[in-house]
Amino acid sequence: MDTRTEEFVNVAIRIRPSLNVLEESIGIKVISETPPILYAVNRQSYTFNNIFTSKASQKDVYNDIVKPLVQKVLLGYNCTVFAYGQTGTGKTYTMGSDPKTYSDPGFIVRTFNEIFAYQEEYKDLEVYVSFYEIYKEKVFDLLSNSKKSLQVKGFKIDGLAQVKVYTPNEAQNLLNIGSKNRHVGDTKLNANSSRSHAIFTMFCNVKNENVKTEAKLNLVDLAGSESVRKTGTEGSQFQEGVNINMGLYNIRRVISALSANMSHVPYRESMITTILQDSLSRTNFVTLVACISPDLLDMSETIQTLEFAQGAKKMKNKPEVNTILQQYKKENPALFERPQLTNSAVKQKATPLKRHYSSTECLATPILPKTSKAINHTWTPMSTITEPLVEPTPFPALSPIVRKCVEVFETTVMKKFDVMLQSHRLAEKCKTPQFPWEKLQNEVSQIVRNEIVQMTGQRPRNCSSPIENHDISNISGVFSEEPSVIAVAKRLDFNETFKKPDIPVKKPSKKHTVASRRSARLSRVLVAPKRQSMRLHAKTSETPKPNRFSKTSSPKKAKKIDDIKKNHLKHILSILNDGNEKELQKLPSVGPKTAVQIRYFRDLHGSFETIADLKKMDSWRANGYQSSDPVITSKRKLQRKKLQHLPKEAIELLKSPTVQHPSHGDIDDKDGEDSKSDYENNSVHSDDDVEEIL
Ligand SMILES: Nc1ncnc2c1ncn2[C@@H]1O[C@H](COP(=O)(O)OP(=O)(O)OP(=O)(O)O)[C@@H](O)[C@H]1O
Repeated sequence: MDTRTEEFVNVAIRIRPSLNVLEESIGIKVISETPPILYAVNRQSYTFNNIFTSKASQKDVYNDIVKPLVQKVLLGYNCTVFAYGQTGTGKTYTMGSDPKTYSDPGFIVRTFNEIFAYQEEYKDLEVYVSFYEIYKEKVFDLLSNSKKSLQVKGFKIDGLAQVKVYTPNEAQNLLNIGSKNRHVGDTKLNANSSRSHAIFTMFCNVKNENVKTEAKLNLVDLAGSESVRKTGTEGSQFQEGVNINMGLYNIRRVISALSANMSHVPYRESMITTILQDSLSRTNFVTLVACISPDLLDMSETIQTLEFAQGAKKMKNKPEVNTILQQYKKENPALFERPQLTNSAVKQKATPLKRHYSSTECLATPILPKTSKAINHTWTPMSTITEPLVEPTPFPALSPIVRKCVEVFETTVMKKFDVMLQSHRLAEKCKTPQFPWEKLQNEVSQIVRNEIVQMTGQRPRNCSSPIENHDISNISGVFSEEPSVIAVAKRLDFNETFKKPDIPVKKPSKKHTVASRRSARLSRVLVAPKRQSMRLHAKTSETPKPNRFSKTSSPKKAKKIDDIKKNHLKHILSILNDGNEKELQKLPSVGPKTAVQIRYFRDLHGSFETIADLKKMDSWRANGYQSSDPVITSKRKLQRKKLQHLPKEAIELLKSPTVQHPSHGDIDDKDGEDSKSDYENNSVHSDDDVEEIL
């Protein structure tokens, strides 16, 4: 009876009607019906047992997929039908568990109508129904009011209701009850998205004169595989998404293992495969209906589904595939023609872009391990497929803001673009349109800007539109735009847009304790670093010297810098005149003693008119160690250099008043606290020091 020899799963593809009217935004084409071959933008062709286009009716799909199985169930075979695919591609619609679709029923309603039609033939037919869901790896009975999850022992569910039904109406009522109890949620991609795997099972017990058979038919509406980022789920919905993807991943592993005839099949890795263990084996009939979207925007997920479906089918590449493809190319040469390049397109061609990634790929941080080869494919619109693929290199990691921009572009902007293009084409009666780029650009800029403001709370300084300088000829496929989108998005990177270049801030080391502070101060005086801004021009005047900015920059900028300097000096002067001892010590090189001296001087002579007045202070003038003799000065410099390399202990020793050293005046610190010579000589700072240190 078992007709299958090589293929474990019967695989059908069902294509949902496109949400997009434009032909250019369709990424797949059915190029042959017998055998059913599908050609996708990744330039791969796929063959399945059945391909249902968007025009196929519910009845057509049922007749080809489930009807043959009903007979098998009545003969005692367990059968399972999975609806698998990206969220929003029509799994629930195909199963027909959504009450809204009862007018055009799906698999479930048609199946029990069919089974009861056999009552004449099978007099002792008993039909039981159970309906349950697996939500976050827990089993819930959808026919019971209890919200408690059920225990699973082996692959049996403890306490699951199995309701005997006698008429199709009774079965329909149970379906209604269960569907209302199901976990659904609102995501960005589907307002009524199933957040659980729902399993509607019909147990059929048949007693004939000689034989008694018991078998079941599982109709499984899997939750949609989803990119959490695309669905925009957060919090508990995000967790749901993770569980959904894990469950689907394990189903794929089980099916792959069975298809490859492996000895170990990982049933126990997730709840759904554990429960369906007795139905998922080579002795049963398994059908996979892979639901896909034809839209280019969904191509990454579509290709993943197609690759999985093809893997599940364990297909042997039939020779007809290539022949048909060649034939198709001959019949549709326009689709494979090299497009007429406009100036901008020629420019693009001159510097070929090695990476043509869909934004989905860039964004995808898949929860599921990569199983799809499709992730490496070029997303070129079908009409421009002419050249061999360039082996892509991995796309660099994108920062959150870039990801956001690309995401915004993908979800919002492209839809907007499609709508605008559509209405524009209609208005132009499909003539070559002069597309209102400027309008779109402005709107896009605004959207991206708003997103960034929302994300960061800051307003970007420069935010240009992701679509720049493109003419209509480049729009035959939206993905040709994407490298520029990413480039622009990169420009909007947080660091570039909002932050000034980072100036590394030196953190004080832990070793920098009170004990080491002394020698640190000492060496600071000895090796006074050149400071660019905090100079106290005590020697000459307060007018700042022209600097490299004023030379090179515009006069406006130089003036601004001068103003800043003037303000800075004013501020120092105000501290000198009004500051108390504590505030005075905040000035560079001014310690407690110098602060006291400044205060005394101020009380005696009144306030400083300029900073240069500091020189009038006795302590500034009586600098015993300053020499106008160039020989002595250079000697001192040499001494400083030597000291710089001395070990700390040696410097401490030199500082010690008991040690006689030739030029102790050199070993001054900020305050002179440690140097008795300060008091003895009444000399605190040299002019040099004032300039150098401040
Ligand atoms: N073949 C089709 N013909 C007409 N409408 C369809 C078809 N497939 C899907 N739809 C419509 O698309 C929408 C989404 O379908 P559905 O809820 O079945 O998706 P789903 O794959 O079950 O999503 P999820 O995994 O999020 O539950 C529904 O409004 C449905 O009516």
